[in-house]
Amino acid sequence: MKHIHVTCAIIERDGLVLAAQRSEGMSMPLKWEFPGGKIDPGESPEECLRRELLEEMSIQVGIEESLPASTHNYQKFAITLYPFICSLKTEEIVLHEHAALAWLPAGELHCLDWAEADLPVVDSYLVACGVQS
Ligand SMILES: Nc1nc2c([nH]c(=O)n2[C@@H]2O[C@H](COP(=O)(O)OP(=O)(O)OP(=O)(O)O)[C@@H](O)[C@H]2O)c(=O)[nH]1
Repeated sequence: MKHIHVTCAIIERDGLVLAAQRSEGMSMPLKWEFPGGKIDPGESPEECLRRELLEEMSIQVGIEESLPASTHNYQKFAITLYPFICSLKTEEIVLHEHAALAWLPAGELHCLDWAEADLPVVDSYLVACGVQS
C-alpha cells in the first residue's frame, strides 16, 4: 500500500486555531484538515510546511513546536502526519485550494468533520495545550 508523509500546521492566533476545509474537487471532499501537504524528496518537514502554506494560502508562519508524528491507514493508502504548532506571521489569508477556513477555540475542534487521520492529531494538540478532549 502507498504510504505518504504529510506535514500539517496547527496555526494559532488570538487564542483560536485554524482549520481548513477541503474543496469538492479534492480527494476527501469537504473534510476538515490542518493546512500542509506531502513532503517532497530531499525536503525537511519544516521546509515542506513553509512551501505548502505559501502555495495553499499565501501565508508565512513561525514554527513553534512539533507534535508526535501520527500514522493512519486509509483504505487505499497509509499516511504519516507530522504536525507543527505555528504562529501566523501574515495578516491576510488567500485560499488557493480550500473551500473554507474556520478559526475555533481548541475545545471546539471536535465539532468539525475531520479527515480521519487528523483525529489523533487533534487529540495530541488538546493534550499539549491543556484542553480536555
Ligand atoms: N494537508 C493535509 N493533508 C491531509 C491531512 N489529513 C489527511 O488525511 N491528509 C491527506 O494527505 C494528503 C495530502 O496531500 P496534499 O495536500 O499534498 O495534496 P492533495 O490534497 O492535492 O492530495 P491528492 O494527492 O489526494 O490530490 C491528502 O490525501 C489529504 O487528504 C491534513 O491534516 N493536512
